[in-house]
This record gives sequence, structure tokens and C-alpha cells, in this order.
Amino acid sequence: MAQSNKPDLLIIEDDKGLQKQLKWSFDQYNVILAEDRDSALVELRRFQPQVITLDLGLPPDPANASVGLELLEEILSLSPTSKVIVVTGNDQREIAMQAVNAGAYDYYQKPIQPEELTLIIKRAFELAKLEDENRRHFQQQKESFHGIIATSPEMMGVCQKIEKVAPTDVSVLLLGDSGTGKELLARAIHDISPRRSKNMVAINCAAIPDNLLESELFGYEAGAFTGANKTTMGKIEYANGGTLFLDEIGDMPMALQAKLLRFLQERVVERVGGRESIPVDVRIIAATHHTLEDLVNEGKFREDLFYRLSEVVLNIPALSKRNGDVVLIARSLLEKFNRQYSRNIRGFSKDAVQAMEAYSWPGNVRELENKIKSAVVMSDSNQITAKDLQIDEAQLREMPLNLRQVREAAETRAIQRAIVLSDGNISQAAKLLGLTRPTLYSLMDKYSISS
Ligand SMILES: Nc1ncnc2c1ncn2[C@@H]1O[C@H](COP(=O)(O)OP(=O)(O)OP(=O)(O)O)[C@@H](O)[C@H]1O
Repeated sequence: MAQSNKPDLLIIEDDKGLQKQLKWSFDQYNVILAEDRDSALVELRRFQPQVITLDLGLPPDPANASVGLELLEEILSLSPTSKVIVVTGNDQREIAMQAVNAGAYDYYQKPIQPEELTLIIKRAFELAKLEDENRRHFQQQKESFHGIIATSPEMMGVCQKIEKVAPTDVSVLLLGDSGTGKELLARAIHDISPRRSKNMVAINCAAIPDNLLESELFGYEAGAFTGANKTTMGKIEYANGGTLFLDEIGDMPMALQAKLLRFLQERVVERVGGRESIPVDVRIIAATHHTLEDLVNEGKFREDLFYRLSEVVLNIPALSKRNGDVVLIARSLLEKFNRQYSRNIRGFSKDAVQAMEAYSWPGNVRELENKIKSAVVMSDSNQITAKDLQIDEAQLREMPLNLRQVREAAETRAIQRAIVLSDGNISQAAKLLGLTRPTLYSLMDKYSISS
């Protein structure tokens, strides 16, 4: 069933006639009806509506508000951000106040006038939206470090290193597969550095033909070659005072590597066809998905340049190696594309979350970005499903969902690490793990770990 982008409104009402009337009156919302406690809880879990109207007189005892008040508590504990408007009988003001005291957003006394109730509902939606935006904003500030969204220890470590290295002028080499965020990280380094008010200039050494790369980097004088009509500054000069980001440095031709090395040693550029030495002050950040040592061994990359560029090396882990990051980044991307394409998709279905966690993400964050963008544009529902993400099932990693298996794998890893860190000293390892020696021995026995 195709669903609309209308906001979900859950109406909990046991009077069939009234249900019909309300559904008809509120057609600007996606009205979900529930007639008793059980069906209300099912729909609440399914839709997590921002606004709910709750008639306190529910079966099995519609004359009494006790079932309704209990349900109100359950709703608020399951979905604390939902705005609940309680509906009571005309003579039940005291009960209505009790409900508001318990956390209901507002109350409305029967008989229902749809226009009046519409106003209260509309206000509740506006407030819910505002609160939602504030929460997301706060959450994003907490989780985003200069645009880098991360919660995994692996990426937290990278961010900490970036904070340390940024204020200095040392050359940084970022190593990681395509789409892992190398350019984003380079930008973060520039943004935190004292050079932030000057340019960060990025050049992709793999994307520019060899014969043009030199003039792109170093600039050229008028008449230096056919078509060089006027003297033009190169990227290095543009970055003066700021940062030069050399992406895919492993693809730089050997001849140019020599010229770059000379620049790094002397800190002056000579434009193509020029004689003047122009001093330039730039901080260099380079990145590659190649293993540069291999290229050095194969004679394709200069060893002396490699050492110049790699004063600090940061390894950027693949997305599949970042514990907990995929769903976090996916949520933030969903927000971004909802705004960009004026959609109102509320979240991801359970199977989408499972598929995202089990997928190997060979294209890393860029692939995640593409999949979410396409799902946001194409989805007919208010939730993104695994099918919307078009995740290739053959690429799903085996992920145990059985908690015992997960715990055992985690315990094995922690014990192995502790033993390595304490050089095989079991007393020391037990201390690190917060265990007694006999307990550690019995766990090592259980998981067949030797010291
Ligand atoms: N941790 C992250 N949080 C949010 N967005 C991210 C993150 N990492 C990467 N991205 C986004 O993913 C996309 C790809 O990142 P980026 O271009 O920095 O990767 P890259 O490693 O430089 O890729 P390539 O090697 O292919 O040039 C960008 O749109 C970037 O903003």
C-alpha cells in the first residue's frame, strides 16, 4: 500500500461512529485508528506518531477512565516525545487534569467539535516538530565533529588525532579506501588549524591528465605553451597561507613527484615557462587508497617524497569496521535528503537497519550516501526498508544475532587483547579485564585461548 507523506495521527477511540467522523475530518493527516489498548500499542510501535488523541473511556470499562489513564502511561513510556491529547467526557475535568499532570500534552472535552480539535492537533504537531528539530540539532552537534559523523571507537581515535595534528604544520598522509571520508577529514584538519581563514585547495592527481597536472599545480606564464594566453596561478599558489590537499597522490607521475619534492624542500614555486621563484607557505595533506610502501617498492613512488608527506599517517578505517557508525551516518543522511528533496521519511525499518549493519559497504560512506539518497527519492512509504536500499544480499556479512554468540566473540577479543597488552602475563591481563586470575583461566579454557 502506497503511503502518503502526511504526518501520522493516531486516534484511540472505541466509538465507531466517532472514529468515522474523526477520520473524515482530519484528512490532512494520515489517520491511524485504534479502538482499544492492545491495538493502540501495536499502532504506536508501528508508526511512532507525533500526535495521538486518546479517549480515556476505553473497553473493557468505557465508563471509567482507568484503562485510558494506564494506557497514557504506557504510551508516554514507549514514545515519550509523542504529544497525547486526552479526550474525556464533559463532566470529567478532574480526570483530564490528572491526565495532563501525568504527562498528556492537552485535553479536550466531548462533545467533539472537529474544528476546535483540529486547532489543538495542529498546535501539537507544530510543537512536536519544533522539539524534534531541536533534538536532532543537539544530537548532530554531539555526534558530528566538523561534519564527520562518528561514534565508533575507531573513528573517535581518528578524530582525536586530527585535533592534535591540526594546529601544527606537519604534513599528514591520509590512508583509506575510496569513500571513507579522506577529503572530509582533510577539510576538518584545515578548519581547526590556524590556517582556516585562508584557502584549502584540493587537487585530485588521478583525475587530471599527466600533461596538465604540472600547470594545474604550479601555474604557467603567458606563452609557456600553445593556449597559455595569460599568466595563471597554480593550485599551490592559490593555497598560499592555507592548506593544499593532494588527493590520490599515489597516481602522481614520477616527473612531477620530483618537482613536488623540490617544492617541499625549498618552499618556492616556479610557474611553467617562468623563471621567478615565488615563495609559498602551505600545509600539505595528501591522501591515497594505494599502499604507498608497495608503490615505493615497485619503483612507482619516490621514497624521499613518501617520507616528506608522511610526517603523520592516519589510517581511516573502512565503514564496515566502524562499530555503530553506519546507522548513525544513515540517520543523518536521511535528515539531509529529507530536507533536500522535501520528503518526510521518519526512519528505517528493522530489516533496513539489519541489512545496513550486515552489508560490507565496499564503496564506504559514499555508497551509503548514494543508497540513502536514492531510497529517499524513490520510497513510497514513511520508512525506508531494506528493499528501498537495494542492498545486494550476496554482500551481507554473517552477523550473529544470538546474544550469546555476540558476547562470546566480544569476550574472546577482549581477552586476546589483554593478553597481548600484558605480554602474556596472566595476572596483569586479569587486572586489565577486571577479573580474578582463576576466572580468566577458566574463560581462556572455555574459549581455547592460550597465553
Ligand atoms: N564520517 C562521515 N560522516 C558524514 N559524512 C561522511 C563521513 N565520511 C564521509 N562522508 C561523506 O561521504 C562522501 C565521501 O567522502 P570523501 O569524498 O571525503 O571520501 P574520500 O575518502 O576522499 O573518497 P575518494 O578516495 O573516493 O576521493 C562525502 O560526501 C563525505 O561528506
